[in-house]
Amino acid sequence: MRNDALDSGVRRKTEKEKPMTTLIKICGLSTEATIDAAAKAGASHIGLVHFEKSPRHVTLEQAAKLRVRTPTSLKVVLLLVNASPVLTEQAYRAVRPDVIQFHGSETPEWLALVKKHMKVEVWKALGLRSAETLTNARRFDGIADRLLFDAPAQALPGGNGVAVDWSLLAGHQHLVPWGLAGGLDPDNVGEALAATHAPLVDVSSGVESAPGVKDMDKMARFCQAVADHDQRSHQA
Ligand SMILES: O=C(O)c1ccccc1NCC(=O)[C@H](O)[C@H](O)COP(=O)(O)O
Repeated sequence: MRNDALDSGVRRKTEKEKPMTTLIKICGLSTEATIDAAAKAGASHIGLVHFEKSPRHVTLEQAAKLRVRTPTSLKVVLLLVNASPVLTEQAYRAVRPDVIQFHGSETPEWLALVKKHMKVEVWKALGLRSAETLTNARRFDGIADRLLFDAPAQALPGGNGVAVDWSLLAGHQHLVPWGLAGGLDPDNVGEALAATHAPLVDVSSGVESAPGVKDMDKMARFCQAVADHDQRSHQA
């Protein structure tokens, strides 16, 4: 079982501080069995996608049922894409997630309103195209609890299995907690972490056997690869 991590968003390691463990979000889960497998593998977060065009879409009723039986070791992230204010509130009240991840063109002002009225952690996913994306991301500083740098929207806004250019993040001075997503899998996540030192990694396609079908063995291998990276970096 992986330890919980204190996530500051900026990697720190001193003798006094417990070495950080990388947080892991497995996204697009839709069954009790795969949620239990994610917990067993050592994930820290699971994502429930409420977006009808996605092969991972769950209704609010399904998400609510999954939420109440999710192991307490996992935080539940509800994925929304440009949801209306009415749907956003309806979804929050139905599911009561720990986090709402906004994966469309939502504004800092909208996230601030949601935070204020729903007392929920808010994440903003951003398509990482160039260094300019990182500059533009500053507008969410002080508002988003976490920025998730993902591949730019393709057929779907997210969950496309497309990697970002990790070199864009190398050495970047992150001022808020952040995470890396996009095309990660058990075989490349160690390299991605070595290149970016992301405090959280997020995966969907890379741990599936088919779109929307999570593979428990791939989930376990993904989490083990992250643990192996953390072990190597603690020994360095
Ligand atoms: O996963 C989806 O189907 C999805 C659909 C619409 C908006 C967001 C979606 N996923 C959001 C995520 O956080 C994914 O984990 C992230 O985009 C990485 O996906 P992948 O490249 O497949 O690992």
